[in-house]
Amino acid sequence: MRIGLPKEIKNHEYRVGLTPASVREFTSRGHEVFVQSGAGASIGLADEQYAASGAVLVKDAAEVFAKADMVVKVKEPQPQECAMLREGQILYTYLHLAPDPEQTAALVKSGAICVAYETITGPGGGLPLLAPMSEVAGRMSIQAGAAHLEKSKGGMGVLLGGVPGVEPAHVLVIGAGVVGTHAMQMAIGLGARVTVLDKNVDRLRQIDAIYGNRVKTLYSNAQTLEEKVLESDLVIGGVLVPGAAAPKLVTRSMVRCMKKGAVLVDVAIDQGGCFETSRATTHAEPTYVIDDVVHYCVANMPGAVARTSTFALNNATLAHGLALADKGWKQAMKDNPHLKAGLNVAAGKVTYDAVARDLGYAYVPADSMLG
Ligand SMILES: NC(=O)C1=CN([C@@H]2O[C@H](COP(=O)(O)OP(=O)(O)OC[C@H]3O[C@@H](n4cnc5c(N)ncnc54)[C@H](O)[C@@H]3O)[C@@H](O)[C@H]2O)C=CC1
Ligand SMILES: CC(=O)C(=O)O
Ligand SMILES: [Mg+2]
Repeated sequence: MRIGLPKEIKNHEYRVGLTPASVREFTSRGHEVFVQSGAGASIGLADEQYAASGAVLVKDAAEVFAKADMVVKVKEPQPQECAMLREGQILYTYLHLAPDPEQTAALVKSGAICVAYETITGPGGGLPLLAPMSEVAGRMSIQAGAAHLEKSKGGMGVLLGGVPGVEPAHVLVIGAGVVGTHAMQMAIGLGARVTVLDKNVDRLRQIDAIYGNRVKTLYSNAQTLEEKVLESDLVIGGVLVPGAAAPKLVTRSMVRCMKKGAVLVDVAIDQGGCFETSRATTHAEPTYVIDDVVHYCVANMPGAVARTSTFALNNATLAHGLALADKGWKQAMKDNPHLKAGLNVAAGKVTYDAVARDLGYAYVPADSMLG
């Protein structure tokens, strides 16, 4: 198969879909890989390394898209990339379609086969191609939150861990999944007072068993959520209903009653966000303020630590990428229901039920597309 690797074009996005080592896995199995010149240069992955792995360097994204049977990316395709997709071409990347009607319409129109990293499931449960980026974003959320609590960044001027004789900050983590656990670990490490909310009591049990009284676990309902949001200095949003738009758990009226200079980090923004007041921001302009509360809603947080993130992402995406290339998408998905769960749009149909429901498309099960 002919594999294409374009350079990412989202704001401050320096990750790359394939490392030279991943390219070597494809070329050693007889696949051709076309890499846009400079695709990984800014994170130390030079064109020469790609060439040494057997890739053919091409000058621009248009050539990559034109040559490839499968395009491998990191972030959802931007409008100019959607316009280059063609019928039957495989797109293997994050998509986050439920909160993004424009991108969904463009992918449907393209006729391409669009496989979303974030809905591929794993034999042990969970979302193994989302997990590494959730680990990164969860950890980063506390760094970002701590920085924005500083006065010069609009925050209330509180040090997360306090100092001897002075109270630490209150950190609330909503969602005790991968993002939540990694956020919690960092907040505990910095000495904050940490509360974590989830609807999954088993998950809270596991956290309690590991972290004991270093973290307070609470079942998430509207009342508890409101009480905790109002007493917190930093709130991390890390909930997920796989494939679907995030539930708006923190309302505008709660935000209005929060402490002045408190900080919200809505990691779930890529699925539309779990705060009613959230809108996606970029690394160039990561925050805005509503009712004296700083909102940090960057939809590609791992892009800021692109080298770490690229290697972590490739570790998780490579095996399914190779299966798609070796077998073609239909056979690879017939052989592996976890990969099939990644099919969101195929040949003009929406094949993921939560996306179809949230955006008002007819749902066409992936099985019916596999022949
Ligand atoms: N902004 C960014 O750069 C990034 C964003 N993300 C996003 O972060 C979000 C979380 O991802 P993961 O932690 O991997 O998901 P996960 O599936 O591991 O965890 C989500 C947790 O949310 C809980 N949850 C669902 N509904 C809830 C509710 N109403 N109240 C309380 N808890 C609820 C679930 O029980 C689960 O424990 C996703 O939207 C993901 O796409 C992930 C990586 C980077
Ligand atoms: C998961 C995601 O949205 C990201 O890594 O950018
Ligand atoms: Mg988007």
